[in-house]
Amino acid sequence: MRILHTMLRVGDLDRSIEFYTNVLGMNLIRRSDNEQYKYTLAFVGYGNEKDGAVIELTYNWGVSDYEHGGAFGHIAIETDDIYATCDAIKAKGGTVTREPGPVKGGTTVIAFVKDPDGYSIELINKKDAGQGLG
Ligand SMILES: C[C@@H](O)C(=O)SC[C@H](NC(=O)CC[C@H](N)C(=O)O)C(=O)NCC(=O)O
Ligand code: NI
Repeated sequence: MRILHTMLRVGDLDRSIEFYTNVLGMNLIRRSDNEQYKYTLAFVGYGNEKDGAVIELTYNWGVSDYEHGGAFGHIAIETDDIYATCDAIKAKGGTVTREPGPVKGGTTVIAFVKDPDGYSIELINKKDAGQGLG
């Protein structure tokens, strides 16, 4: 077994696709409408679904926002250079909510970015990925 995707309900699919592709550098892998149940799916990621986990953006037609509650944490993305990546995200209008630096209580360098719906995306430097707090 393996992790295939994480599904996020979004309020504006084109806004989210723009963010995940143009700001975070992902590819739009596939998009599909479900006319009967009135929703559209868009799969985004850095490779295809056979190579690794992706994000399934789900738009329920006519639903523009959701209660996020306090339980969801984040999706983590590995990056070769977290400082340059955060600069690039800001230059493209993205919101870095936690600047790069060692995780509290550890040495792994992390940062946080908010997506257009307010979901948190964690960035982890490649050299630290898989090291936990380091
Ligand atoms: C393609 C696969 O990865 C899916 O997740 S589609 C599953 C399907 N999704 C939806 O219905 C999304 C819209 C829904 N209103 C929502 O917000 O979750 C699903 O959950 N189907 C239910 C079923 O029993 O088939
Ligand atoms: Ni799914």
